[in-house]
Amino acid sequence: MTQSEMIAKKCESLEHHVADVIPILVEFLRQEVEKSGFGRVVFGLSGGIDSAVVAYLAVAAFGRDRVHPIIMPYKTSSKSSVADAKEVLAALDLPLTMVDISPQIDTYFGLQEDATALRKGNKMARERMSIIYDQSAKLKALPLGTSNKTELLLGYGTQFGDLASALNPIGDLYKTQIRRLARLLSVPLSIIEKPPSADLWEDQTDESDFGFTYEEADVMLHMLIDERLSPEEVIERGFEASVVESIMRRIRQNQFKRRMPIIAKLSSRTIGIDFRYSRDWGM
Ligand SMILES: Nc1ncnc2c1ncn2[C@@H]1O[C@H](COP(=O)(O)OP(=O)(O)OC[C@H]2O[C@@H]([n+]3cccc(C(=O)O)c3)[C@H](O)[C@@H]2O)[C@@H](O)[C@H]1O
Ligand SMILES: Nc1ncnc2c1ncn2[C@@H]1O[C@H](COP(=O)(O)OP(=O)(O)OP(=O)(O)O)[C@@H](O)[C@H]1O
Ligand SMILES: [Mg+2]
Repeated sequence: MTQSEMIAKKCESLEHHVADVIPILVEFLRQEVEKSGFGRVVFGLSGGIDSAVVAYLAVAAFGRDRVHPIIMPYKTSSKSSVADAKEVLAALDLPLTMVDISPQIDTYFGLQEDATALRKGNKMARERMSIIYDQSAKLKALPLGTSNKTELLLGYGTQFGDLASALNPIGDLYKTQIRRLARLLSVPLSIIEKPPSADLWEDQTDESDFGFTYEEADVMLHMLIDERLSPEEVIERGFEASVVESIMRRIRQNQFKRRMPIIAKLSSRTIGIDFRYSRDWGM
């Protein structure tokens, strides 16, 4: 079997696992929001597939009156992204809330003239997080995360930006599984089929940033993380060494984004080290 045949076959099997997840994710949202004492949810709606899927799940869990998506374009954001986000609102009969983040981003970078596109993009992601958390306090709505398992493992997101949330219904699903889920939820096809993009600068796409496709990433991540194969075993099975190594490098380099800040241990009960289980806070 060629590498592309192996990838297609494994992707098909990954997608099969999504068949029954909708009721599980809807129940997860209901239970966790209730436990937190909130009755509403808030999140950024970009026009991309991940936040669209979260919007559909949230409406299934809470109904349209308790779901608060916010569209937050920067002046260089793709116009079609905003149009796609509005299409989700129309399909779910949700009201439009739009906050243009250009003024505050431009004010800050007016004083930081040499800033790279990456610095600007990370600041935009953190600005959106800051707005979501402010709206959370205003609306008494819990912030939902929209990062999928592929992004979380590869560290493809801004720490304390788009990676920040209270609850994430899709963080254990790979991108190829999100596509299947989106079809099951009847997300508009144009959103499912367009190339994924962080849209932090013009013409950015996830797959050109990675240098490999989501199908390749998901199949190799599944073998490395879920099946717990070593990189050497994955390469022995016929997968390209340079891609396996690049994926491993990203997993390693970005572990800091998947954990709490490290606290210097001085006592016998250090938060994050010895204080980690629900019994520790009396539950
Ligand atoms: N070992 C370590 N332990 C703790 N913190 C560490 C650290 N190494 C760096 N840091 C800190 O983290 C910073 C780097 O991480 P971070 O600021 O998150 O940003 P960074 O990893 O440099 O870049 C974010 C990446 O995610 C992509 N992205 C961002 C936002 C949204 C999306 C999307 O798909 O929508 C994608 C973006 O295109 C870029 O490739 C450093 O500047 C430093 O402050
Ligand atoms: N213009 C925007 N308005 C509102 N939220 C945004 C905007 N851009 C990014 N976000 C938030 O940041 C998250 C991360 O973006 P990301 O690109 O990973 O997801 P997506 O756009 O939903 O899907 P895709 O990865 O397919 O583009 C989005 O899901 C959304 O919550
Ligand atoms: Mg996007």
